[in-house]
Amino acid sequence: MKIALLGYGKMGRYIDRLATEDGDEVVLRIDADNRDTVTVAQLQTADVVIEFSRPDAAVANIEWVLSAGVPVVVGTTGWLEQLPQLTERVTAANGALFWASNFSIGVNIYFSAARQLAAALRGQGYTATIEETHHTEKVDAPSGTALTLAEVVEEVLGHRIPITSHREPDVPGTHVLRLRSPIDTLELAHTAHSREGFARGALAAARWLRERKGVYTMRDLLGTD
Ligand SMILES: NC(=O)C1=CN([C@@H]2O[C@H](COP(=O)(O)OP(=O)(O)OC[C@H]3O[C@@H](n4cnc5c(N)ncnc54)[C@H](OP(=O)(O)O)[C@@H]3O)[C@@H](O)[C@H]2O)C=CC1
Ligand SMILES: O=C(O)C1=N[C@H](C(=O)O)C[C@H](O)C1
Repeated sequence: MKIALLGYGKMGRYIDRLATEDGDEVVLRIDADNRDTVTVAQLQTADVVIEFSRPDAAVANIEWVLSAGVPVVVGTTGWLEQLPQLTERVTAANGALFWASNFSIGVNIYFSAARQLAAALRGQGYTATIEETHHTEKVDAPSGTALTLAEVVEEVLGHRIPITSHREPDVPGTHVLRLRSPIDTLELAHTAHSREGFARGALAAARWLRERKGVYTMRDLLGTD
């Protein structure tokens, strides 16, 4: 698979290393410095673009890749309120977009477990809260994963879930869901030990998306609820 990396920071570099080990070819490495020099024709040399940049750059980047007619896998967080317009754009262009606030298999199973736990406790007097911790270079808060987790649990419990964000050096990503009643507290946590799960998931999504059209996320790839 020929891959263009759009965003070449912590995630772009990690994916580059794993892709090369897997026998894929990285044909373009794009960051803020060279973004304006890359042409649509160059983008079209890739089978798929993997986008991990910045919240304020993601939408323009996605539109750019769609205009080139190349499938795009997006890991950047902090732009999801614009997913409805982008979905229309993908449909109109007969394009392919795969997005996920978190590409790791563990987190996506964690979302299912959170849904089940919340459903089991519904009506029993429990109130949910979420806490997330990430490295200090992270520019968005709350994390995309915490927002997805909140959405999953809010669908079940029907009340808004407060999220607390912490920033500490070198933390790849930790999320804790707490369900508290006057009697006891249940906690469901996911701790990433490195960025490997995110990078492997993004590469799996790229392979899966190559021959498809439409808008997809990890539920489609993994078949989770
Ligand atoms: N979905 C998931 O599983 C995961 C999502 N993320 C998300 O991915 C995003 C990136 O994370 P991370 O790699 O850690 O961030 P970094 O800050 O390490 O890297 C960001 C990269 O984007 C580049 N960039 C900035 N502006 C543009 C632009 N307009 N076009 C192209 N590239 C640009 C930067 O270039 P320069 O260095 O020149 O400024 C840099 O190479 C974040 O939103 C983060 O939350 C992170 C991990 C997992
Ligand atoms: O910025 C990060 O690093 C991460 N961002 C994603 C998020 O906002 O949830 C995924 C992961 O937690 C790491």
